[in-house]
Amino acid sequence: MRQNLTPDEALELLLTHAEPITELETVPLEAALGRVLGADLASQVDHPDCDNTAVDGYAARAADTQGATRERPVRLRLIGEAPAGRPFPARVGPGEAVAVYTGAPLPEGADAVVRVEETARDGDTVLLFAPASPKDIRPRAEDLEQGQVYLRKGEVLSPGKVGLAAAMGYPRLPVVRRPRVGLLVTGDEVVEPGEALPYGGVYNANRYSVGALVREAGGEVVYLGKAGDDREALKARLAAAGPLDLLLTSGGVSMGAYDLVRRLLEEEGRVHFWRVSIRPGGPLLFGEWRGVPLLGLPGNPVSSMVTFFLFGRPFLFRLLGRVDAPYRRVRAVAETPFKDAGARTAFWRGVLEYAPEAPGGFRVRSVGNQSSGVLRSMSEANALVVVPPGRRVGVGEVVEAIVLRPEL
Ligand SMILES: Nc1nc2c(c(=O)[nH]1)N[C@H]1C(S)=C(S)[C@@H](COP(=O)(O)OP(=O)(O)OC[C@H]3O[C@@H](n4cnc5c(N)ncnc54)[C@H](O)[C@@H]3O)O[C@H]1N2
Ligand code: MOO
Repeated sequence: MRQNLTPDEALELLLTHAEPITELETVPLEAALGRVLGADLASQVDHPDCDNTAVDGYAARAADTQGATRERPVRLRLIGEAPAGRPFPARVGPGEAVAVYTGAPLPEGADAVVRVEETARDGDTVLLFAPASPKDIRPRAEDLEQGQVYLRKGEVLSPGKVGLAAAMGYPRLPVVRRPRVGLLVTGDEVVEPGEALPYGGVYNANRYSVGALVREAGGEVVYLGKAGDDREALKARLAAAGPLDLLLTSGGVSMGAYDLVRRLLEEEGRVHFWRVSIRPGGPLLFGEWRGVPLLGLPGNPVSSMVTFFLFGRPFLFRLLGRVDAPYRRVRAVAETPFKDAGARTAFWRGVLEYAPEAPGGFRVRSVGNQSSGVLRSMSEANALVVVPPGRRVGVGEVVEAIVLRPEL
């Protein structure tokens, strides 16, 4: 077992135990948002599939319309119309025009379009006040070329990518199976919201906060319930879990006599590392239980969320084969001081705001109370300010911040 790792060492070691999931599922487009694409996708079609018009107007031969102005309109003979999806059945000859509507295939023989605003109708005659131009034609395959790969394995399906997959002709998409993440809480004092709170009790916040972070990172939560501070109960819960890709526990990893997750792994499983030089979350544990990687999150509500975000989230990204980074880092100007955490790296909760005039383009202030028991701070924070060992940050200094909330 290794102890007192730096955050970078801990993350590196952790990721060596993350085996990317190879099983794929097929989901309909409506269910694809946020899923990770399991294969490269090539377009099944050209889009557009033929030259078409980008405007409502008239298609004609450019050569016939040269020099047209309001004072000296060019007159063409209207021979029919082509709404979108209904190609014009004949050829446009010299001196002729066809009424076209946005998206309609360009009629054969025509090589230019004039916008309807630049025209007037006089029975079967169209008056053009400007020359027809090829600029308003969208060439075949301008967007997508059949056989070209536009979406790649490991990409997360955003609204734009779901739309693109539809445009390429796919009704269903191959996606990576969601990692099954077991979540177990420990502590005799922990009770479910809705129950009466006994003296010294605390509502089970970690089940819901960490569970939400797991889902946000693309995992599926398998809640394993609460094990009291009792080893046999804990083992029974773990045994009932079914197949899992990652086990998370909350609590029971620090120094107390009741810190049973750590002892259980030490005696009957494996511990890869225990304790990382960070605040909050120093007692973080990583090991293995019956072949399943186990991340033992410290029980303090802030610590369990922060350590999941910094370590559990990158682990899930690796399992999912995601090609995007698990979090974004920005530079920001400190609006409040941030204290040091001695020889540890601090990840203090901050409120980050867009500030185009500031170096880095952001400013950040502390949420105030940085105690690991103050969960209010996580509800307010949208970033973690990184303070390297032994360094404190004064007002006006530039710091690095990890973005917690995707909407920022
Ligand atoms: N002598 C030492 N004591 C402690 C140390 C240390 O180094 N030496 N480290 C402290 C740090 S840092 C942390 S973090 C905690 C971590 O302790 P555990 O992981 O063993 O967690 P617990 O003791 O079980 O709980 C800590 C705290 O969090 C509350 N909690 C637990 N589970 C939940 C939950 N599901 N929902 C809401 N709140 C929860 C629990 O009631 C405790 O107040 O250890 C320090 N001690
Ligand atoms: O580091 Mo503990 O995680 O402060 O509360």
